[in-house]
Amino acid sequence: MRKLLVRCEKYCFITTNGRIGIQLAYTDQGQTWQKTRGDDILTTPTVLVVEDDPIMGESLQLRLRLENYNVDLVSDLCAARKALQTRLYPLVLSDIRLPDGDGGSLLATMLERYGGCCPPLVFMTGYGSVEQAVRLVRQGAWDYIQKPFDLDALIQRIGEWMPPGTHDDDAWFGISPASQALEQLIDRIASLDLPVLIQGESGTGKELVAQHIRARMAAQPGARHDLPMVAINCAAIHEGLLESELFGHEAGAFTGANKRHHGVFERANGGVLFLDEIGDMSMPVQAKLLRVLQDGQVCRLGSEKDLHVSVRLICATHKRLDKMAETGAFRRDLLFRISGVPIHLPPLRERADDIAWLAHRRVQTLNAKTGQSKRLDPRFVSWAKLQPWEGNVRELFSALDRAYHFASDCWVRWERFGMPCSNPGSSTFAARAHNVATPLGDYLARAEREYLTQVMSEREGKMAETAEVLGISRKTLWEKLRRHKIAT
Ligand SMILES: Nc1ncnc2c1ncn2[C@@H]1O[C@H](COP(=O)(O)OP(=O)(O)OP(=O)(O)O)[C@@H](O)[C@H]1O
Repeated sequence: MRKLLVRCEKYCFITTNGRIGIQLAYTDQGQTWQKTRGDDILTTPTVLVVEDDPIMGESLQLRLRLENYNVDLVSDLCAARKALQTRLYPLVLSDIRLPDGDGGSLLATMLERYGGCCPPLVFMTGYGSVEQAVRLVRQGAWDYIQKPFDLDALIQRIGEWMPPGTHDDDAWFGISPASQALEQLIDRIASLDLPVLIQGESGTGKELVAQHIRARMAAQPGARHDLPMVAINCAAIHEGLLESELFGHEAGAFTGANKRHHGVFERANGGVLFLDEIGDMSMPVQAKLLRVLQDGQVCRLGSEKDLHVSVRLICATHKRLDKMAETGAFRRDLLFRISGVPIHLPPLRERADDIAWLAHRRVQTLNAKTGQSKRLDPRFVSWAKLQPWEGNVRELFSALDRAYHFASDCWVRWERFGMPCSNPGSSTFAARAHNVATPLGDYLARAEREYLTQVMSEREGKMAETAEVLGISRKTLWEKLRRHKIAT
């Protein structure tokens, strides 16, 4: 065991938002460690630990408490059976050899009690009982961890096996460092009168971010609570009609213009105008938009009267506008004008920490909609972190929705996602690369990434097995995974 706990103290306090908080401090070989938790302590999940070695059991209990879990610690099978009758645990962590039975009996008890909705049962096993643990995993246990294990590693695995705690509920975009930085940035810019340009791959949440900026603006002191936000997708509207949609027209301005039409600038006056897919706007419309932004005046088609408009402009695109500006496909002066605050949304594959959080929130949302209480298979997290998610959060959600509705018991399982990794040899992959005229180097890098992801996923993330299948050393595999930013 790595740490010797010699003293542990616990203090309660009132958090800044008036709820009960807790602080734990323990001294370990002369060094003091502290862990503070706020109001989330009130909804802490309880883990059942079945361990007959008192030192091991107590250190696990202490560490788990420091990590904001409640722990029911029992030392034999009989006590574990009793505990299982009193509550539904989100996780059971058990030694494989117990004084009055073994892991097989515990698994049988749990399967009998819960059937297809058996809570995750993870065995802690010594070298001598690994084979038995593997057999039990085949029979329905979730996983096993080999003793002696590093407590930090165990805590990380528990984070994957269990739904994220409610302390993450303050977040609205994600819990990864990148997402948290984004949330802070949005809080800061809400009060600034600067246009915002949101760039990111399709499905990364650009529109969601625009809606949150509006919500934060509306929450500013003295702001209108019903602050209008008008959104328009520039790629979805025919070039000939886009101008009229943006600036409006008078009756008779062109054939078919039977009555006056107020454009989005007028409709968003005093609020937010969201121009989605601005990278798809033609050069002539770009020129007109620039003039409106410079003058703060809009003129309906067929009219000679300028109208003063004041909007907070938020633009979004999945395209690289800087590259387009270099080739003359996007006006550089317009780019400067719209990018007062540039925001880049990283793709989901680069925000691995967000995947579990988003997935659990989605399952909660679906539960709220359907009145069911399904849970996400904890192994989903390990699987999902290996996927490329080219369609980002939209793709993740649609895969989850499918798995949710197909689940025959209360577990939303990864096997049911039906989203195998793209096969680099498949026509879809080649067609995708061909369609976008990908340079060979990029194509090969992408093929390598997808193949690595596929084999890692098939081998359930086991490095040694993956390296063997690929015919490369573990070191080379490690380097490649790092280069391709594939989470291990
Ligand atoms: N961080 C997030 N949290 C919750 N839902 C998200 C998040 N990011 C994206 N989504 C959801 O994913 C879907 C796609 O998001 P959104 O439309 O905002 O993406 P987008 O980048 O604007 O996509 P596109 O470029 O294709 O228009 C929506 O259902 C949205 O609610």
